[in-house]
Amino acid sequence: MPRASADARPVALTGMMAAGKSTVAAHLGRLLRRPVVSTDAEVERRAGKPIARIFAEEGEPAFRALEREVLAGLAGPAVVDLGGGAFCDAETQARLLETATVVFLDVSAAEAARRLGGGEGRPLAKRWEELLAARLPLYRRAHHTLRVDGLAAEAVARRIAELLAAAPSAGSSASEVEREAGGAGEDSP
Ligand SMILES: Nc1ncnc2c1ncn2[C@@H]1O[C@H](COP(=O)(O)OP(=O)(O)OP(=O)(O)O)[C@@H](O)[C@H]1O
Ligand SMILES: O=C(O)C1=C[C@@H](O)[C@@H](O)[C@H](O)C1
Ligand SMILES: [Mg+2]
Repeated sequence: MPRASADARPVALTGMMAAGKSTVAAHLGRLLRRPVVSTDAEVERRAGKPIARIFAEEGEPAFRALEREVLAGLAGPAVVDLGGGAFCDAETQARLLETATVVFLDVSAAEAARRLGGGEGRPLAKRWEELLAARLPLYRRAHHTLRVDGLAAEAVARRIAELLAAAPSAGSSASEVEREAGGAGEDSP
């Protein structure tokens, strides 16, 4: 199957709850002048209720089925704000790695806990650390990894834009950009 050109390829943000996917996607969309698609928002729209109620009334499998459905219809050069578990579905992951540029926003447990507070509206928030352990090898398959602790959301978006400009065909080869909290080990442009 022919690969979409780098410019037309969606940019998909993955990572744990509170990594900042939704917040960064909004900034990145403005920066790149691309539309932003949020799988969580689209799932809620299709279900006609918030995520917490989908989980409570229909269960996680129903939520995941809706999420897969939303992602199957994804097209065009959008910035895609993925739900935290979306990239962990094998079929979705394979398709995104082939057709999109996937960026893993890597947040520490301590920073995520600060951001999550009581975890309202996030039915899986209490399982954050357990889920990270299971998901980390999957998130690491993303084309790019960006450590986000200590970076404002605008700065994360700028770094992703720089990354895309420096490696516009990232969809065909894995590369990694990491920023250690405090600036050590920086490897980005
Ligand atoms: N870089 C950042 N620095 C500080 N706070 C941030 C940053 N990015 C996001 N936040 C804050 O952290 C919280 C979670 O952010 P956000 O909702 O964007 O995460 P998410 O990855 O989309 O989570 P989820 O997977 O649950 O949808 C929000 O209150 C947001 O304002
Ligand atoms: O990490 C997860 O599994 C989730 C993250 C959120 O974005 C939502 O998709 C939902 O709360 C589940
Ligand atoms: Mg979000």
